[in-house]
Amino acid sequence: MTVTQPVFDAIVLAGGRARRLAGADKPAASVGGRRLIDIALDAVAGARSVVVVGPDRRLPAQVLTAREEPPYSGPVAAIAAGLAALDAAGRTDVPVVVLASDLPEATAGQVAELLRALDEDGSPAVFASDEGGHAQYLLGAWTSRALAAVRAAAPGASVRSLLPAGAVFRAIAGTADVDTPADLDHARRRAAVGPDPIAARAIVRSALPPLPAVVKAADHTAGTVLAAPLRAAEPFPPFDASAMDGFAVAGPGPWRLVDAPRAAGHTDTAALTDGQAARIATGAALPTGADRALRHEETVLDGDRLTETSTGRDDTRRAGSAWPAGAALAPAGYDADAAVRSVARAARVLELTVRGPVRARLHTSGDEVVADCSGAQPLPYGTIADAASGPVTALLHDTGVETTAGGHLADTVDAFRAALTAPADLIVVIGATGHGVADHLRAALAAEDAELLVDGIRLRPGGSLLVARMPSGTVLLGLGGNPLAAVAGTAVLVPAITDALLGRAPRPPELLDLTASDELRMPTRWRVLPVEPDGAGAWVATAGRGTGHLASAIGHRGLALIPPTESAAGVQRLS
Ligand SMILES: Nc1nc2c(c(=O)[nH]1)N[C@H]1C(S)=C(S)[C@@H](COP(=O)(O)OP(=O)(O)OC[C@H]3O[C@@H](n4cnc5c(N)ncnc54)[C@H](O)[C@@H]3O)O[C@H]1N2
Ligand code: MOO
Repeated sequence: MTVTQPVFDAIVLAGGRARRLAGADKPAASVGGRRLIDIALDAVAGARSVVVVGPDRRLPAQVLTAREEPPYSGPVAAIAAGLAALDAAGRTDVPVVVLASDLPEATAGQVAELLRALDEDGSPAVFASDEGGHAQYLLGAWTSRALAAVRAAAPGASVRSLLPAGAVFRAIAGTADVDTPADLDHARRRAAVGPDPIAARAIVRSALPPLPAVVKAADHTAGTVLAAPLRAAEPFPPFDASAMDGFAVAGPGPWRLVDAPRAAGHTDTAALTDGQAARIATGAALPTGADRALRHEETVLDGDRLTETSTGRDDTRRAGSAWPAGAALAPAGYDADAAVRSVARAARVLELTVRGPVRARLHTSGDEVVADCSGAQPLPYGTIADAASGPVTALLHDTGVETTAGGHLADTVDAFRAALTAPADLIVVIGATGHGVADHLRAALAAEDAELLVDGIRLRPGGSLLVARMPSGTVLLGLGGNPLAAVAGTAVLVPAITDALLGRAPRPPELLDLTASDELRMPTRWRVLPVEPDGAGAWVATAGRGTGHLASAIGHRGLALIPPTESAAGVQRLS
């Protein structure tokens, strides 16, 4: 966990009789090669102190242990026993994460999100809820104030009955628990194919630290995110200006029109005295002595005598009326986009503190792929043209990533190692993510001591992707070589990678109304398909014609991420 997060303690509930699992020791059951208890402990690895409540079992030495009294008397008694152990260790002053050890997809990212929400909302407790809105009370972060009720509770009370007023629920992916043998099977099958795209994004967001903040000329911040708020150097407007073509007037009317018209951008006209008016253009500074501006539509000019037809109308845009000097105009975490650059100019802010842009290098790979095939000569038998780097480059560019072509990698470990160690914020490799004889990316990652963050996701196509972090901090995204797979992987994960690297504030997904989406869903996998508006507010998706080419994307304006039938989540627009 490299992102700073608040200090917290944790209570892991590892008792319970697992009646529906025929009394098996549920926390000792393994999913994806880890015991459920270890999955829970990994999720709270960032805690100051951890108490495991339950029967004796093999645990890391630094973990405190406790047992509820009497044994098997339920989660409230178990949480109370955990609290007593924390109290005895003098740990009473920070939030406590309480989680069950039957959550096969629990991650440090989920815990970080709960703590972040607790901190942001100032609520007494934050709990996870699944995509269907069902609360998961045994994955929550509690303030010490909220835990007072648990300490005082009757044994046998439900956790739910002890929820503090103002408790918040946060939709978090991957919070299903394991109660039955079927749940365990399901969890094991899911673990074998990796996390779903939403969980993979959460892993990436919580594991990748932001790039360092830099100061840049405000006009040259395309692809960057504010690392400090944009504050006005000057008020806006900077002077009292007429907002309309009309007259500047001094004192009460009627007025006598003087021949001193005030054009925008000029300030060389004489001052007005009470009873005088002068023509003024939109955007011109009010002349000295004028009180206000009036649009000509609401005046009558009779000879040189001016009267108003409305009462007291003021068409002056007053200095500082949009913002005063020093005003916060955009918070850190927002894109330094064209609107931010425009406001920075208006507020006379010449430099911005930002992160980014993300600098990526894109490589193709595979000895059968011919990267430079622009000539007319026939390709040798057994080789094909690179058809993936073009659309991947375009998507990276749309996501604000500055991309350079890194060239083609021969199918040797050394070629991959050289590519992985050359400097970049992000290295994207198309192909070689598999376990085949010609796939050397994994061997190169292992040789360079990379940390594998994501190894395959539940996505079709594109699920064979990899995300890793090199010891240098460079992020590696390995994409399935088929062009549609490479595009799908890019569209699903690159925004999460750039969010993390740029410290971008989380944004809600853009949801699509997809016609007949059920037919296009798979039972457990998420899909990426090309989509096009139907002209009546909804979108239609086109099922693939294989992933080896992009023919199904022709004539489509976007790509959509379509959840599996098992999921209540909505269809997200990706590009
Ligand atoms: N035993 C298994 N084999 C494969 C599986 C599997 O689950 N079990 N999954 C298949 C799928 S789906 C994909 S996608 C690929 C992913 O593997 P790699 O990332 O190692 O990709 P490659 O083997 O290098 O290439 C796959 C395919 O794409 C063609 N390709 C590669 N680069 C380009 C390019 N720049 N332009 C056009 N086409 C490209 C390449 O020739 C291969 O045909 O693994 C499958 N195998
Ligand atoms: O997942 Mo492959 O990534 O379907 O073409």
